[in-house]
Amino acid sequence: MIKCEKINLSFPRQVICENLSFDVLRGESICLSGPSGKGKSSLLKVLMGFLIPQSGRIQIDGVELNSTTIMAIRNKMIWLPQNSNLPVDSANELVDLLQMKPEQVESFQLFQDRLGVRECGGNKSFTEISGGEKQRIVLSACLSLDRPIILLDEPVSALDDHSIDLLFATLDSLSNKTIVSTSHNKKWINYCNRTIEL
Ligand SMILES: Nc1ncnc2c1ncn2[C@@H]1O[C@H](COP(=O)(O)OP(=O)(O)OP(=O)(O)O)[C@@H](O)[C@H]1O
Repeated sequence: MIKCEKINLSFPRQVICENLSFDVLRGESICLSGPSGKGKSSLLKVLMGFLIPQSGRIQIDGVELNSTTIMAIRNKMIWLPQNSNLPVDSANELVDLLQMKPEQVESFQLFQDRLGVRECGGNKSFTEISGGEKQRIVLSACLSLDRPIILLDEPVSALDDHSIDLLFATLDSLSNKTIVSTSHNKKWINYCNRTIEL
């Protein structure tokens, strides 16, 4: 379970949240929603420990997020950055970046099949595939790590309805994953159990 208590996060020119508290139960999927620039991506970064709020408390499965626990907590999570922005150019490079074990590589290929992008995998350069194909490849990689908490920043921004349906079927087949996401997509928002308005 994720517990956020009285989070205050500000940048020099913008207050992102004041005393924001919310819980996410194990197995629940929630969507952080709100207008562009409100701070949804920033909150995902707070959960990953990439951004430190000015005050507030975050607990993951009862363990407080701090400099001592951060690595153990990060190992429970996988984060899909917005626009699948990663310093890699192919599925194989993602395998290296994420230091996938052989069974995870196998699972990566399986998820590529399920999301309809197996032919975009391997050494094929990301410059030769579409934005939606790349998004599905990166989503496949995220799911293959089999972490209990999945943070998805705009996971369907480049996907058409059919690809979104394939993703829903794939996520439905996974048990007990906790998903914290951001999206402006109505289909995705409706799929989530709950939205948290920023
Ligand atoms: N490191 C930073 N330093 C200063 N300001 C930042 C930083 N990161 C983000 N911001 C600002 O914080 C605000 C929130 O950004 P964020 O990306 O979290 O919004 P968002 O709700 O995810 O937006 P979108 O829906 O457009 O993706 C923006 O105004 C952004 O310019």
